[in-house]
Amino acid sequence: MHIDLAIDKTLRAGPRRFHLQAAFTAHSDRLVILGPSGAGKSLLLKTIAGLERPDHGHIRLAGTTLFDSAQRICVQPQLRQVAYVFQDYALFPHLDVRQNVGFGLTRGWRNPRRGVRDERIGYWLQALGLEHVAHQYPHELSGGQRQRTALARALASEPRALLLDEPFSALDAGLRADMRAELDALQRRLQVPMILITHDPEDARLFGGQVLTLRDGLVESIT
Ligand SMILES: Nc1ncnc2c1ncn2[C@@H]1O[C@H](COP(=O)(O)OP(=O)(O)OP(=O)(O)O)[C@@H](O)[C@H]1O
Repeated sequence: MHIDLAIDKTLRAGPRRFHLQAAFTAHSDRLVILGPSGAGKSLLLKTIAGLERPDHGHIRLAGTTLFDSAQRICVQPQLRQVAYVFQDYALFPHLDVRQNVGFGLTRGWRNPRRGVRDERIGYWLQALGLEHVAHQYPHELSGGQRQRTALARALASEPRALLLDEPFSALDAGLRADMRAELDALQRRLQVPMILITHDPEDARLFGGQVLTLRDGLVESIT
């Protein structure tokens, strides 16, 4: 997946100011955004998803312009066909696993019914090994199951890219290694481009692909 991005974005909170000034091109189906806490990693990922709007610049993904201040283009998040998996997974607590995954298929904000039948839900439950917990609620799941539910929900929307904000941060060391391997296998199997945030160089090394290093809102390197 080709990504061409050059953006500026300033955030202000009282007297504090944070300036993200990022420009890079990448072509891998696996891009890791690496950097210390506060480097601007989430902000960068959110601008790609359309959850934050840059002040200036452009973002092009696989040949499609998602944002271009000069051309006054800013595609709405729901039309970008990118799925964003939040650090805390942001599952709906009042929906069971099946309904959470079904939410990825629905347009608009209506909750899927509890017994909703859609073979695509079954497909994603099976693909992520969630069939046996399909009727459990998020608080009844392990960390790994929660993450798989979030991934299934994201993938059900058939995005052209999956954006993952610190997918391993909530997991303990053992599970972290398992989930790295699972994500690796999932990417290979589905060939879905992934952009993944981490502050752990080990994640970047093991996940492979290109690595973009951010520091203080600036691109330090891309390899
Ligand atoms: N709404 C906001 N207003 C002002 N500053 C903000 C706002 N949101 C984030 N920031 C600041 O922007 C900077 C970048 O935040 P961001 O969440 O992108 O960092 P990060 O690299 O993802 O960090 P972490 O690894 O800790 O999640 C931080 O210094 C943060 O304090």
